[in-house]
Amino acid sequence: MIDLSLQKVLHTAEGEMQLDVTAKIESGQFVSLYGASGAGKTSILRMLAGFMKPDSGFIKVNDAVWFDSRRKSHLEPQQRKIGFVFQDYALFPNMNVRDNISFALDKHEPRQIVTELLEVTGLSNLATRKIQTLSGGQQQRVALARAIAKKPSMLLLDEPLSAIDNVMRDQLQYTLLEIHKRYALTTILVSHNANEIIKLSDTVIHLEQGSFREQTSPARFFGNGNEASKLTGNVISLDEKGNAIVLIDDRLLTLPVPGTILNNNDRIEITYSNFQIQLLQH
Ligand SMILES: Nc1ncnc2c1ncn2[C@@H]1O[C@H](COP(=O)(O)OP(=O)(O)OP(=O)(O)O)[C@@H](O)[C@H]1O
Repeated sequence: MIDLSLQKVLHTAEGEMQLDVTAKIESGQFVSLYGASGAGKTSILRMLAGFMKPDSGFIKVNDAVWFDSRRKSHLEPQQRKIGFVFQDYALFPNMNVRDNISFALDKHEPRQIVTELLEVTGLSNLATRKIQTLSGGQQQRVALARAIAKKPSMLLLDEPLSAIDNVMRDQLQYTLLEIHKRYALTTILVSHNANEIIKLSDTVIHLEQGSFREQTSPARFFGNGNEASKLTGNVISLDEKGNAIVLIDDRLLTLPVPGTILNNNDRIEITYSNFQIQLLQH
């Protein structure tokens, strides 16, 4: 169980923002942090990893205290059993795949975990390839393997798949879930992507401008009629019939909005209430 209460004043472009989050995360859960840009998601990961000190609060992981402002205790990052993967892979471009993964281990540690991880992440055939010759998706697999080489109990992922195309993203999501289960990790993922959160996580924690809003299941959070199920997009153009061409994520939709005054670039929100279901035969 991770029991956390974190408070910190963050300095945003608009001024000071109080981050204040209290949550409990069961061991072995896959949890997503969701919220608008600047809500404080990365800051929470950095506090968990020990790279950023909260102003007050605590982080307790099972029976261990990683941080407690009252007791003035702060465990250094290397003493926390954590693996992390960020959007930029931070690998050594001139070293090969195997050496990049081995780099996480101390000299005396056995190397068989590296062979196992190459297999789990589908990198065995690329073990001797230099990092700079790999695709973004392949590099992210190496980063993932390196993050868990030391067998952490917690895996922190900061939008690790956001720069990767959809097909590779699907495959990597599958690998992520495999790794999460196989190594009995507690995984905390920062993601903006509802699809990804629904596929991967047991629980979602919603943050708004530094404040904890709710902790619930993805189905409930993104479910029909809930706040997060609204689609938002921008008007790209208007056709002669008064329909709005709207960009939502990576899709262009034509929406009939007669009588509504819309302009290019207007931000709009769609709340859906009715689906037409069609079964596609294989
Ligand atoms: N060390 C720091 N001290 C004070 N403020 C910080 C610090 N690091 C980041 N901030 C500010 O805290 C705010 C929240 O940043 P954070 O990166 O946690 O948000 P986020 O939800 O992860 O955003 P995004 O989705 O855009 O990555 C930002 O305005 C940032 O400038």
